[in-house]
Amino acid sequence: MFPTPYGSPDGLFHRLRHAAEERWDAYCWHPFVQGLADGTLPLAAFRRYLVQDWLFLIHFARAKALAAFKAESLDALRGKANALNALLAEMNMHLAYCAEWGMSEADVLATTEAPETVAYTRWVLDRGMAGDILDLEVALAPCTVGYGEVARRIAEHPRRRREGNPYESWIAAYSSPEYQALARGAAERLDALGVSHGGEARFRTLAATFAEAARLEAAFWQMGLDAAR
Ligand SMILES: Cc1ncc(CO)c(N)n1
Repeated sequence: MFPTPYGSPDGLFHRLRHAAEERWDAYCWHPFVQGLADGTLPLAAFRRYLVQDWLFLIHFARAKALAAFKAESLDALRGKANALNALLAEMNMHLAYCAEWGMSEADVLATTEAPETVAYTRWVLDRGMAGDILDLEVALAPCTVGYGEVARRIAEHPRRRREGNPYESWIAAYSSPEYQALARGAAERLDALGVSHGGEARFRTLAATFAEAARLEAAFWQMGLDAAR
C-alpha cells in the first residue's frame, strides 16, 4: 500500500485506512486521478467533476459546521472555524476554473446536483447527526486526508506531466503545504479521538463508515469520468 505520512502508525487513522485498503486504493488511485497526473483526463470529465465538487463543498462546509457544533473544546471549535475557512478558499479556486469556462458563481449554483453529490454529502451529514464527533470525523476524514494522499500519489507517478498539464493548478492546491497540513491535522485528530472516544470498542462501526466514505469518493471521480464517454 502507498505509504502514508499522516497519523501515527498505531493510531486510528492507520487502522481505518488499512481495514479499507481496497476501497482506499480504488479512491486514491482512481483512473480520474491518473488522468490528472499525466494530463490525459478529458476536459469534459474535469468540468463535470469540478462543478459538482463546488456543490459538494457547500454541503461539506455544512458538515464542518456540524462538527463545530459538536466540538467538545474551544481548541476544537477554533480548528473547525479554520477548516471552514479553508474550504471556502478551496471553493474560490473552483470558481476561477469555472470563470475560464464562462461560468459564473450563479451558473454553478444553478446546476442540478448529481446523484453522486447528493449521496455523498447527505450521507456525511446523516452520519454526523446520528453519531458523535468521532463518527462525524471518521465520515469526513477520507475527503480531507484522501485528497492529501491523492496529491502525493500524483507527485510520485512515473508518468507525471508538469509541462502544459491543464490540471496543474488543481494539483498544486492539494500539494501545497497548507493543504498537506490540513490533511495531517485531520488524521491526527482521528488518532486523538480514537483514544479519547473509545475507538477500539467502536472499530467495526467506524471502519464501515470510513470504507463507505472511500467508496462514495471513488463514485464521485467516476461521475466525472462518465461525463466524457
Ligand atoms: C469529493 C471531494 N472530496 C474531497 C475534497 C477535498 O476537499 C473535495 N474537494 N472533493
